[in-house]
Amino acid sequence: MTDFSFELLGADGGARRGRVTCAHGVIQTPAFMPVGTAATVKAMLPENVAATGAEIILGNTYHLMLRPGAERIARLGGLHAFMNWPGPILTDSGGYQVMSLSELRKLDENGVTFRSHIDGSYHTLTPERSMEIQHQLGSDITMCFDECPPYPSEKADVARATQLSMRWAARSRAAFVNRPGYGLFGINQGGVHEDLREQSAQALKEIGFDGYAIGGLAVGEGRALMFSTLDFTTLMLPTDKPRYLMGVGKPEDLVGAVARGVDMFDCVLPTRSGRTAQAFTRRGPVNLKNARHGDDPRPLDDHCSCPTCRNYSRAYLNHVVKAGEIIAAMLLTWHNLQYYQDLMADIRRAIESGTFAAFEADFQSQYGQGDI
Ligand SMILES: Nc1nc2c(CCc3ccccc3)c3nc[nH]c3cc2c(=O)[nH]1
Ligand SMILES: [Zn+2]
Repeated sequence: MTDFSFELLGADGGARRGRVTCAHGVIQTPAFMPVGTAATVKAMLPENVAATGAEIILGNTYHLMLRPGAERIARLGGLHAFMNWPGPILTDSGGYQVMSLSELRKLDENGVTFRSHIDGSYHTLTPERSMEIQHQLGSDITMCFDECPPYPSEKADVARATQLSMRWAARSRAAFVNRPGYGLFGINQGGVHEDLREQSAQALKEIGFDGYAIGGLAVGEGRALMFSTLDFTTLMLPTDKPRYLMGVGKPEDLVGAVARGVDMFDCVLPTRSGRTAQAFTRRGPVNLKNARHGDDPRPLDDHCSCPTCRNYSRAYLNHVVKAGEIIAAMLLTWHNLQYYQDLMADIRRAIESGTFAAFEADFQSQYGQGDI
């Protein structure tokens, strides 16, 4: 079995071109990772997710421990077999979802105790339990158990959460089951504060991880603050390991974050938008509920090769959206995931050819134009 590895294949300014190798396959970076929270990328069959070009998908410790249960998935052969996704899977550690989804009962040095948002049952997550669950799921990339402070927060509370997360990172590392091809990522915290980000980066580098995520962002701070935080944070992280910006983001965010040295991204936007009639195009987002599409025979995006753009008109999409038909979620989700993967492929090609700056300028001039 090959070891977990990251190869830096090239760079163009701050943008990097790389390759992650893990147990279930290879991931070209910069990469966008579709979110498959409850063991499904919503409204998509796994083979169709792969057809968009996605090489790795995300799962969630929080959701899967509550339903159907990590032990049950392990008994059934692990998450790859259970959801019929043969490629790499990254799972989040659960703390972030507890804070955003459950009726939080208690957070202390040991971990978090909470009530399930599904049936009200009590559960406890600790760094050790989170590592055990991600091992039972069989994740190629396991995330450290951390606390992501809400935005805005007092700096003192961000410092408290950051220092706790670093102690939890050490406990996560100690509890992680080392296997060739399986990696553990640390999560850098510190809010928008350069000194706290530095403390966190130092602590994570001393422990040593296979990759470094940037947490604590995409929590409502806005693009300018996210970019200014990235301006100093990515430089604190090792250059020979992948950098994963959690929860990001819109197409403009991806391009700007790649320019600042980020290699991996996840966001619910393309899939969630697919279920709420929003489609991404190279000229910006389009709302298919809008009556102006009712007689429009054109495809969503005549540059797109997805089945939606090859076989359906905007008029048809407007109709099935307004009728609340299931196919609307299928077609728009597929297109949005294809759009995100095509954007990442264009970004990788631009870095390879040393034209990323021109690509970024061209993207910004086209994208903001609004739909034709
Ligand atoms: N563990 C963790 N997760 C975060 C997520 C969820 C990403 C995720 C991973 C896997 C599946 C779903 C979601 C964030 N989403 C937006 N901002 C985020 C910050 C953090 C964070 O600081 N720590
Ligand atoms: Zn399309």
